[in-house]
Amino acid sequence: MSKIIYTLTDEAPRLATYSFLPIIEAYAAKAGVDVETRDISLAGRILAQFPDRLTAEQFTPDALAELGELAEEPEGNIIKLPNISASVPQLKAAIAELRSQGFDLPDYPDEPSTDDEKDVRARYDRVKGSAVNPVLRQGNSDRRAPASVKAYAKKHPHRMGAWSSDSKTEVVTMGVDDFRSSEKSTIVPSDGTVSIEFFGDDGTHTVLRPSVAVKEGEVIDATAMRVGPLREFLKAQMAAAQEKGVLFSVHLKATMMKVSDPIIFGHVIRAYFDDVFEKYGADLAAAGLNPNDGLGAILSGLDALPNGAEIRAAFDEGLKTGPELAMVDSDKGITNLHVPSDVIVDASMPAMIRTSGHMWGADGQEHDTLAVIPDSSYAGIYQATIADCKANGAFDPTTMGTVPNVGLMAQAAEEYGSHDKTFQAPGTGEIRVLAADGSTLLEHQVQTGDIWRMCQTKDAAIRDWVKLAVTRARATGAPAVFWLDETRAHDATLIGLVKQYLGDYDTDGLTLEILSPVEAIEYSLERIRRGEDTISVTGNVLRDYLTDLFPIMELGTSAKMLSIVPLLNGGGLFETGAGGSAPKHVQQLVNEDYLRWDSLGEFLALAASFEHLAVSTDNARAQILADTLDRATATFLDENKSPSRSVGSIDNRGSHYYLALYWAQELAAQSADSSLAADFASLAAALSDGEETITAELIAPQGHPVDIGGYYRPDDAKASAVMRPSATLNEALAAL
Ligand SMILES: NC(=O)C1=CN([C@@H]2O[C@H](COP(=O)(O)OP(=O)(O)OC[C@H]3O[C@@H](n4cnc5c(N)ncnc54)[C@H](OP(=O)(O)O)[C@@H]3O)[C@@H](O)[C@H]2O)C=CC1
Ligand SMILES: O=C(O)CCC(=O)C(=O)O
Ligand SMILES: [Mg+2]
Repeated sequence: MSKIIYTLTDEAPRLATYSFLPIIEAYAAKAGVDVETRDISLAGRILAQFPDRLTAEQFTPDALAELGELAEEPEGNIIKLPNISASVPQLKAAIAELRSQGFDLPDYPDEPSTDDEKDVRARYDRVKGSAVNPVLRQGNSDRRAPASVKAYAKKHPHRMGAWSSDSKTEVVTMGVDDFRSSEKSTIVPSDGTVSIEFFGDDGTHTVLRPSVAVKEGEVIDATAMRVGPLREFLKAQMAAAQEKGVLFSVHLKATMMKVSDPIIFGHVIRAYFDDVFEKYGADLAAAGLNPNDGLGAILSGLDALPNGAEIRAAFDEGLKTGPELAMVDSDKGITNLHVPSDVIVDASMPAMIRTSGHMWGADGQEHDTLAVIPDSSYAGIYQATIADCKANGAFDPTTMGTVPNVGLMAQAAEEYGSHDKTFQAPGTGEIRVLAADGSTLLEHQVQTGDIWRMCQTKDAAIRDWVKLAVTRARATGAPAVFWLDETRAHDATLIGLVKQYLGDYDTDGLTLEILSPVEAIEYSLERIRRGEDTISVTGNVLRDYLTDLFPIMELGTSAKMLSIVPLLNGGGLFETGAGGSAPKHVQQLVNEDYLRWDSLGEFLALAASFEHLAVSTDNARAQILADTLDRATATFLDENKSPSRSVGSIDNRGSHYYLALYWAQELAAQSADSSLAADFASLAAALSDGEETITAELIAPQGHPVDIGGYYRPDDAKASAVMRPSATLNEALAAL
């Protein structure tokens, strides 16, 4: 049986699916391929946690758990669209919407005390943050811009803001007392378990995590971010931003690093509003208003406090006297500090670099910024890029080379798997990782509140990653650079393993380097300016950062990336693009019935998925679908049928129509399977003859607000009607 699972997710990609999926289903059916959907949206995942509170009709299966199992099966073939990784404010908003739709969900307990509340909180915590990707990503990642996409970008370059050598924009980072500098690393000698325990100087003993399963040969690391020095660092940078007259901005990953980074975000807010917390901190804490959830959440909770108006005035005063903040939405007064998931480092730093090193100020104008990235593990790559832009000007999309990525991601590798092993030190003392025999594997001195975490990286994942790097280097002839720093504990361990595992392959004629992240980016940037390509072979965090940074510079958006995850057990996970769920695109659709989402990532993923299916199930027609879709996508790029930015021209829906047209034409023209060609000949004719009518039907409704029945859980009938306004197109597809 040939089966592809197409995921239903959130926001813009979910909306795009209402339009694109009917096309995929119709075409795939002709090759005997079933396209099934699974709902892994934030709303769907919330509902799946509460079967006991839903009626029989409301029952929602745990599709994510099912797909997690499928990702470990050889026949797994999953197309994964970007989904919301929810911060607490987003989670609460989704809960409120679902309740308004008649689902009897409990409140999110901020401070759970009873057993019942603790149970509810544990269920919500399972859907919080990056809860999807680590489950499905049972393989390493291969993200790149296909040649056709790169050629398109060179022919139709996006706008790049100019850089000036006197830009005051820079990145600042701690360098001491942070995760990078405190890190310790070791290799586990045999299968078993370890525990994480706190030993207080006062003799107290707390088991933080009784048992973590470990495998022979896996790399484990532990590290700590010292909150005292963090606070001093933040205060100093706020003063520096004010003195230099630049915007203060902070770039974290509070979604994926869902335990550590909201705490750091909370420290930024405390440091910024030092006086307010000094005076009213106890009132805020008593009301459950936690800076880790963002300034917005605090401000919206103030009305319930007797002295709320007074506290609000104090926050306003703080904003007036503090350094000017980078804004997310200057019209609405939303700052960088309002919502922990608004500014996410992987996307925010490249967007800034693309915009001349600017962010937006409260005046709605662009300004230079001090970009604060507290941990020094990876901050240096952005500073190096900025230095390069200051010295050499903006990068030129018409001539620049490309930097694809091979990322160590399988089995929740490295920091991205650390959230269930991240703790705030309950006192002053030591946190130790203990082997089952009681011996200490890793240990850190900690002070109250320090953020301590442990990471795991499985040996099988590392071996597969090295193999994938060699495969890609061989396939492309480009140099492959392992971004590893011998002066960092985890990387030093990995360097030893990489050198050993490279010995298993024929590397004759390949250029394989091991460079620190800063050296590696300097090497890659120098080459990219000469038009040369360099494969980046990185850990999980740099995978995330680089697959936004380079695509955004090269292609204008990471939506245009091919993003393949060859699963360790033989299946395939095909991610669409490398970016997010573009919440602002939903606002535009609701306000003016225009969806700017570019589904190119979906087109690329779909072709790769058909190709995988053709090989794994020996389905010749699936191969024809893959090949013709590839050619149709090339035409799509050539004809420049991506959505434009505003009302009056084709948007996401129109782009799907053109893809369907070119794909049907390719299927009709191929000669490998004449009955398939005959099936598609009449569709191709109908779509081509109907071009004027169809595009008119797609454009006519634009320019007015529409109702899709929900943000987190749209109404299928309403959203489908909005996303499929062309009767002519719908009839042609139905007739296939
Ligand atoms: N794989 C996944 O599931 C991922 C999920 N996320 C989640 O997505 C949400 C939003 O994250 P955020 O960091 O704001 O990143 P987004 O990528 O959603 O938004 C940043 C910007 O990228 C551009 N963009 C992204 N995708 C497309 C596309 N297909 N077509 C056109 N433009 C696109 C737009 O920029 P412009 O205006 O410049 O055109 C958009 O405003 C969060 O919940 C986050 O956790 C984030 C990354 C990956
Ligand atoms: O899972 C997430 O929260 C984001 C993932 C992401 O940004 C990426 O994989 O590039
Ligand atoms: Mg990312």
